[in-house]
Amino acid sequence: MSSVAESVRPHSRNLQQQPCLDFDAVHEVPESHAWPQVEDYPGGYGVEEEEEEKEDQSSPIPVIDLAEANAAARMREACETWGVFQVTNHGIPMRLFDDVETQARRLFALPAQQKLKAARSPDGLTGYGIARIATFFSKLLWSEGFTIAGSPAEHARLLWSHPQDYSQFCEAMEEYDREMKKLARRLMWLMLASLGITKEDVTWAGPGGEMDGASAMFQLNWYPACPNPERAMGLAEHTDSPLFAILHQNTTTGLQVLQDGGAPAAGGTNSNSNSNSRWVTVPPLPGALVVNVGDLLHIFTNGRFKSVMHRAVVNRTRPRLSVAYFWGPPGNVWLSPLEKLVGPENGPLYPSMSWPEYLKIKAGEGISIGGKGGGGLSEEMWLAPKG
Ligand SMILES: O=C(O)CCC(=O)C(=O)O
Ligand SMILES: [Fe+2]
Repeated sequence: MSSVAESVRPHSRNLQQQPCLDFDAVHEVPESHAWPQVEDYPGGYGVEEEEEEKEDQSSPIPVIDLAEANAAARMREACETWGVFQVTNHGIPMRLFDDVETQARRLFALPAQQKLKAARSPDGLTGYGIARIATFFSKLLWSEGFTIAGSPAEHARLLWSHPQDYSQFCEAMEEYDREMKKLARRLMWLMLASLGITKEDVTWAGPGGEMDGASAMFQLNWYPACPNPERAMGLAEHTDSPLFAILHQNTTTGLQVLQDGGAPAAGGTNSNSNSNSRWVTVPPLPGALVVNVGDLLHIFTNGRFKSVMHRAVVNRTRPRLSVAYFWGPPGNVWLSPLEKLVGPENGPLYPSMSWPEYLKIKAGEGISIGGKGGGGLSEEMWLAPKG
């Protein structure tokens, strides 16, 4: 795969040392944030809203109505070919997306110095900061974020001193967390059932499949409008690590997934000149949620479901918000393909490993899977069969 990201990789740096750009104050993309020309930038998107709507209708990414009788079968097909789909009829009220957006906008509109009071600590998981994957690239990203696991109260109190100000933020985020947990459980069992996996087959899910110890966290991603969006990158290409991510995006386009040679033809041209892959836009559909297959689901399904490479590009006139809810097994679970999906004809594609071992591999710290070490968040290491 050839991509913009490859030319600014690999590079490792201390996240905490990164300068925090005051995006609203800059009128051109500074050298520190200037990426090579972004290939497959969505044509016309967001520049004129009408064009955006036109493009929506022709998107090849499956949209699955959860009330459909064959929803699970359609999910399987989507996960096998694309590693991504959109869901509708999921039961999360539009009002909650609006509340979360209102609160996220309040947060990101605060002065930089105020936001930095709630900065993620060097070894911490939650709080305000730049994307974790930024450490792998020499160019900076056109985005900022806020990570929440459980209640965001500890950090929210640092952002707003008045209880009324932080409690409305916390209430919206806590409600989102509760709703997403329910939806994540439902989606997980639908996806696994589509492969013939039952609750009994997943030992770590508990007797009734409750997944009480599941790892869950979510990330508010804010992408300010950018004077030269084709030379900036909101969130560089990566795969998500957990089982899957449920993504809400506001009305501004930005999410793109990599279609490799194996996925079905979807029309349009391939501007990615060195390979057959191209970036396909996942259009924002009002009320729909995007589900991205992550690395662990790829491993558990023994490669049947594809961990989707994706990125977020930015827009010239409109800021963009996305909320990514990450869902994974408990942290002490041993990662290996589910027994039912391994047989004499299809041996395990991946060795058994612990979460920390997996993360070490993903960070490219010297262990090579399929002969491709280093470079970190690359798809190659997950595609090469093992053993
Ligand atoms: O903003 C988006 O659409 C993508 C967000 C994402 O991929 C992430 O937070 O991991
Ligand atoms: Fe992601």
